[in-house]
Amino acid sequence: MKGDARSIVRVTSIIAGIFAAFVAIVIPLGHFTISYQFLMGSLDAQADLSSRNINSIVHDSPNMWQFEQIRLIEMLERRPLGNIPEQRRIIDTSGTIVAESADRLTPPVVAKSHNIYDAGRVVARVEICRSLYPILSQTVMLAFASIALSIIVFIALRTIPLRAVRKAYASMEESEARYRSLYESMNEGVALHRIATGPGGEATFTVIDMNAAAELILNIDRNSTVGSDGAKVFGAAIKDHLPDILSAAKSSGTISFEYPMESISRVLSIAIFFPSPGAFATLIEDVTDKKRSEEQIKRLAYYDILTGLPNRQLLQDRLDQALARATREGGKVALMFIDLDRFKFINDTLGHAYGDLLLVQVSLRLRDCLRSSDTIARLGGDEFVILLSYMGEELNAAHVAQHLLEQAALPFDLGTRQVSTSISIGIAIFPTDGLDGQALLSSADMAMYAAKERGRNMYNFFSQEMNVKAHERMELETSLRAALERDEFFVEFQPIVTARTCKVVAAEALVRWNHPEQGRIMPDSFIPLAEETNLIVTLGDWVLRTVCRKMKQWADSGVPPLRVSVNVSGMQFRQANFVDDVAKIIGETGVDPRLLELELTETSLMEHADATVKSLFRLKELEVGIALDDFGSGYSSLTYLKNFPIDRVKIDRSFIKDVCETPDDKAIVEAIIALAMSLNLYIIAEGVETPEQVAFLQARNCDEIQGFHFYRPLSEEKLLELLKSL
Ligand SMILES: Nc1nc2c(ncn2[C@@H]2O[C@@H]3COP(=O)(O)O[C@H]4[C@@H](O)[C@H](n5cnc6c(=O)[nH]c(N)nc65)O[C@@H]4COP(=O)(O)O[C@H]3[C@H]2O)c(=O)[nH]1
Repeated sequence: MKGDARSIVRVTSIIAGIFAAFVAIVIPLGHFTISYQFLMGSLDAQADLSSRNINSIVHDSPNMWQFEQIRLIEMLERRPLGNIPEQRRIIDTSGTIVAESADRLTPPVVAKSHNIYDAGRVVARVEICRSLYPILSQTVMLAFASIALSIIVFIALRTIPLRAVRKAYASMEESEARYRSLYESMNEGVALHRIATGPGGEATFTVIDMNAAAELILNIDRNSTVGSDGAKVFGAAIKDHLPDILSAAKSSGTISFEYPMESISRVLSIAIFFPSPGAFATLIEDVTDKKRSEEQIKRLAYYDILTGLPNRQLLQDRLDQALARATREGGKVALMFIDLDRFKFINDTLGHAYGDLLLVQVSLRLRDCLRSSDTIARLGGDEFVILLSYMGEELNAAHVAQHLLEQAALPFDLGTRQVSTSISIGIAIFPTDGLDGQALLSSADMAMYAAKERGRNMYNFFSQEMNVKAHERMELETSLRAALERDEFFVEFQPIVTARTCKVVAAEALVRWNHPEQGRIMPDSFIPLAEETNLIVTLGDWVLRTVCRKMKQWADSGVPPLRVSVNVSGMQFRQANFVDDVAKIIGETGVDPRLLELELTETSLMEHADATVKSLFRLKELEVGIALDDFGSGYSSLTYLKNFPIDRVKIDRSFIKDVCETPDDKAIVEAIIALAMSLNLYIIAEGVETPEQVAFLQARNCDEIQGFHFYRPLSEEKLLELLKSL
């Protein structure tokens, strides 16, 4: 740019100089020439005129005219331009001055002459002289003025265009500076390249400029890079695309691509465009973080955060692909639904942190049992799904399942604790057990439930009967909901007697369902489902309210006071407002709370022990009795037993069943009775069916007995009749 400016200055100066010189020379020269010619013309004309006048004198006296001095001089002095100094004279042929006017002239002098004739013969000539001095002095004056004018012309012609050029350059520089500051402050890197031809005729490119962002992104120094081969700077990033770049250059199109540049451990987004012929610009953006967040989003969308395994979404994709492939190639696909046995209990007793740790370890161990082509996904909670493609034989799936069971049963080291668990596996095979992913998944789920029902820690293949059973379950759930609305439930009461006197002292309220088609349905068939579907909360509330209302009616009608126990499900007990609901029911029905006893299972009390203690104490404040149901069947904890405000423990009927035959059961029952007595708790034995069992319990000082040996569950009327007959 500076070189261009210098040449513009030079050319402009030369042109201005030429013009100035022209003005300085041409004006005085022109003046002189014109004045001179005018002078000479005028002298010539006057000489001619004078010669003609003198001719008449010569003609009048051809021999004596030379002596007519006065007339001649007078004639010479007759001038049209009287005030201009002139010298006029008549010179005869011998060169003698015949007559002469008197003016003296300042040299230089110019003259013009004309002949004087006598009868066609030249006898003399008239010569008129004038000084050139006035013209010369005018010319000199004019030359000075012209020089002054030429200086002005030179200045004008040089300065005005140069000022415009300078202004244009200044605004160009300003705009360039603006663009450069923009260019330098861009977050995107920009590099400019010139396309060249290498020694072998191949296309190469040279870096001609780059901005600060490009330096930073590419981790290079621009000073040492500018002018070097672009392939060395950008590696294969641009070189690989050079043919495309060259063809795009012809059409002035743009090219963009992403390139993972390993040398700087960054992913670059590169856009190439063509600002001028033979050159191209590279717009470089560091998209490493963007790529990382995209990966992260993808991971969140398709992978489980805790275990890093594929989630339901990704499983669905892989399942669809596997099924499509199996359909095309006639292969099989096995889908395993896996659930950790008693995970909830582990989670609740050890805490969620350990629960999470266990899930991670289980996922790692299960994954280690699989081939890389298999997929293991976590659906959530403790549910995993394994997808095995191309199962030649179902036996293969059984082998894998067996291996998984064995591995999952080995203890897990959770840092400060060792935990043992097991898994239950349901297996569904494509195409026999389901034609799409959803169907296969629900078949595998049913098979897994069947494995759990069979006693956990085992695998189970799906069968059509399970489908039927599941269908029945669904129907049961629907009708269970309807039953609550249609008031199809009723309560029976099983009397409880004292072991010593066999006198009825209490009764247990047991719910039944009067199904419109199936008739009486016992609680074992619907309570588990009601617990799974949360319906137990409404049902339990109904039972408690019904029992309390009846007890109040009995009391009002003079029936002797009878303690009645009501079963409370774990889920019902865990409701935040359970104690408030009990208080409300007691308040609303007006029942004597001292006659009401709530039966809670060991397991439901063990979960969330802290909250349990609080609720139990609040129940005790209501003066409600608390019994521990099915005692001995769960994970009994003596600490809890000691800390919980319990009134009674009920020995599980599974121990009573063979108490007289099996020494183990006998020992357990004796231990439970001894323990309860030492803790000052009343003991009820349930499921007592034989006189031997009664005798055994009486001998061990058991407090109360409940069982078919004395009474089966009775309708309300029968119970009232019984009470009246006592
Ligand atoms: N074989 C045999 N069985 C005996 C004998 N004596 C009593 N039983 C049965 O043992 C069960 C005692 O109730 P549970 O252990 O609380 O076990 C109850 C309880 O866990 C649950 N249940 C019943 N009603 C309710 C209720 O209103 N709410 C809740 N949450 N659960 C209930 O259903 C379970 C089963 O109730 P039921 O079928 O009425 O069965 C009753 C009763 O009929 C005996 O000598 N031999």
